[in-house]
Amino acid sequence: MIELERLWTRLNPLTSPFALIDIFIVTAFFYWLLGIVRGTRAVQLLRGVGILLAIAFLMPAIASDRLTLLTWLIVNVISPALIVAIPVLFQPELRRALESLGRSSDLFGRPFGGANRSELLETITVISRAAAQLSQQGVGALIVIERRTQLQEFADRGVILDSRISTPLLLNIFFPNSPLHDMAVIIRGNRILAANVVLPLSEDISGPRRYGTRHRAAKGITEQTDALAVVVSEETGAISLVSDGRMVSYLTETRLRTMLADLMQVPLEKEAKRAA
Ligand SMILES: Nc1ncnc2c1ncn2[C@@H]1O[C@H](COP(=O)(O)OP(=O)(O)OP(=O)(O)O)[C@@H](O)[C@H]1O
Repeated sequence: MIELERLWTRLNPLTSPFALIDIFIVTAFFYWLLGIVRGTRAVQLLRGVGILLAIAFLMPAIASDRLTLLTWLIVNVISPALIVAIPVLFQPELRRALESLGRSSDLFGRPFGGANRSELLETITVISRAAAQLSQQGVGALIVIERRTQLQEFADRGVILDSRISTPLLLNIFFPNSPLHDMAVIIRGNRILAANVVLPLSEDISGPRRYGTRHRAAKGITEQTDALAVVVSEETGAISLVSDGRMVSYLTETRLRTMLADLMQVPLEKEAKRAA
């Protein structure tokens, strides 16, 4: 009872206003951390680590005098091994977390190169149409849309185009054997910033099927930056949209358009009203 009273005194916002701020910061931290691992293979790893930690924590309390050897093994071998293993197992997630922290300055930048709504609507329509046509023709493609994080360093590794976006131009770029068909295209606002861009590959190869390098590159750039990536599979014709390293596949042109509009916060109803 005394313990409870002491806890209440420590948490009471009137006696200790910093307790609320403390709880808020810790909650926000775990929310941000869970957002980073959500939908990745780290969730399964976290579950496994959680189970081992629970056993390591409970074992000495429950059965230390009966199962001495097992308790010794857990306390002296498994627990220290976990401390070493966690940074290795969660290396991609830790890296993403630190990178996203380092990118917090992007919060104040203008997304999509400062493009306005009608320019973004044009981009969404053109990319969705091009993806559908490429899918029908069985042509592979990777289109990356810049948001707040500048992709200039990646674009500079490719061929700078800085051309107004259009469906024929995208089809032309990805046309097999054309000089720029390989690798990825980067879009900034309603312009094709660069083609033939090499992107970082994701380490995460889990998923419904084994991903090849095109899909891993799409995951890679969206894990390391806030960009969106549209992939057309040469093998299956499937259209996928990747955001934050999470991939949604088998999209139709309409579905891709709606999802892009949603993620880019461009309302589609306005356009429908104007057309009516
Ligand atoms: N680092 C990279 N960045 C951008 N694009 C890449 C990268 N590596 C490979 N690619 C593209 O991926 C193509 C190879 O795709 P691959 O077949 O390995 O992947 P996939 O995910 O199975 O795609 P698909 O379903 O289209 O076959 C290459 O021709 C190249 O255009």
